[in-house]
Amino acid sequence: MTTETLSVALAERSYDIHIGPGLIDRAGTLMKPVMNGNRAFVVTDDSVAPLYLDRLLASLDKAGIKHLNTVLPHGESTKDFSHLEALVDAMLEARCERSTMVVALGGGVVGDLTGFAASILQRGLDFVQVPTTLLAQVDSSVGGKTGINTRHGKNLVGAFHQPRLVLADTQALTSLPRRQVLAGYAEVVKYGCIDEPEFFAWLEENGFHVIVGEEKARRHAVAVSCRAKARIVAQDEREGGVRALLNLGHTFAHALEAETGFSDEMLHGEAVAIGMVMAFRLSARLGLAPVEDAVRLERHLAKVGLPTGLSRNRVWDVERLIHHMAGDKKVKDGKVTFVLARGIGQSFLTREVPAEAVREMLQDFAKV
Ligand SMILES: NC(=O)c1ccc[n+]([C@@H]2O[C@H](COP(=O)([O-])OP(=O)(O)OC[C@H]3O[C@@H](n4cnc5c(N)ncnc54)[C@H](O)[C@@H]3O)[C@@H](O)[C@H]2O)c1
Ligand SMILES: O=C(O)C(=O)C[C@@H](O)[C@H](O)[C@H](O)COP(=O)(O)O
Ligand SMILES: [Zn+2]
Repeated sequence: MTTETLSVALAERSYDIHIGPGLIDRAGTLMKPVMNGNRAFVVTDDSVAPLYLDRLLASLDKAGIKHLNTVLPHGESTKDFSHLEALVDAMLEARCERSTMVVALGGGVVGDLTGFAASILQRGLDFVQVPTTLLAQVDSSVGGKTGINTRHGKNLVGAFHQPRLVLADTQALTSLPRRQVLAGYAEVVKYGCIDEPEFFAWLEENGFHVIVGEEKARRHAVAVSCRAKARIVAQDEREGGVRALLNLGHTFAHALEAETGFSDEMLHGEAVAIGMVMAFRLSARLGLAPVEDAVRLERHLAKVGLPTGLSRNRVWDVERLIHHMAGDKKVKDGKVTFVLARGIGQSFLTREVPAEAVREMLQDFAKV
């Protein structure tokens, strides 16, 4: 089976993304050329470890790379200060050196936390992403955003720290529960909505194959997504401008995640699906996008089984959601920067959004 290789063009921080089946077994050989020493420290979680850790370690052995590892509890609540401290401690205990290659084996939680730990340990260790969720393969493993959540909000402490290599083993996705596949699929749809309307149309036709696990469709979706993200990151690594488009739906999503306590009540990808519907509904309400495009997005997300509205199992406090949004990283001079759209594939940034329109849109969603 074929492997596709893309590149993230960032001058001296450039790196390759390999996409295809069986890459975990080749990790050691692929990592060797980007390593300064002969040691690796592998970080994973307790759901991924029984599935893929031994295979990864065997590939390091085969390449003659010495290694130690640590296993974290799975789930979004691991992406916090206490687990960061425990991880940094484990890395120091293991006598990680500046030349030790840190390896993040897992989903976005392991990737974000491990990347951040690597960025601060001894002022910066190199790291490799081995993403094992669809979300991590199409989004979080690429682009160098690392960090943790705090009680003040999502991803509010972190660093830009690019990996040296990304190995997206599409075979690893076969063990992923459907709910997690769908959460990752929301970020795939995001690229279509940002500036690739033909990809959105492809997903309307083929999204089902991506979700049920057809290897060729999955590989295509991962490759198109990584290419889209790499193109934007190469233009604007530290989010001075255009990179904020990758935040489509996220200002709302992060507020929803904060409100649900960064728990599995609402996964990041599920929040992004709802957040994108909110962004399109708001765009339509402001007369910027045709209502038909908001409906089209909602219809596709609902058809594959993603949430498009707020659960009736809790009471949503709109003022609290607005309060969370006010802490967004895209706030400038006290004004939230929104990612809105003129239609599918035509997203843009604006800070000229009347507060009342946002409030009314959220009230519509919160209605019982
Ligand atoms: N840095 C970025 O650019 C970026 C982009 C998007 C999302 N994120 C972050 O990523 C996180 C979400 O990542 P996620 O959706 O991967 O969640 P996750 O890391 O929590 O993984 C989801 C679950 O799947 C399990 N799992 C992972 N791989 C598996 C496999 N192959 N088979 C079976 N189970 C497996 C994990 O143990 C976990 O329980 C959020 O914190 C989000 O903020 C970051
Ligand atoms: O890489 C980016 O840039 C993104 O915005 C990707 C998002 O999917 C991801 O969830 C990111 O962590 C959100 O960015 P943040 O800066 O708002 O934390
Ligand atoms: Zn995201």
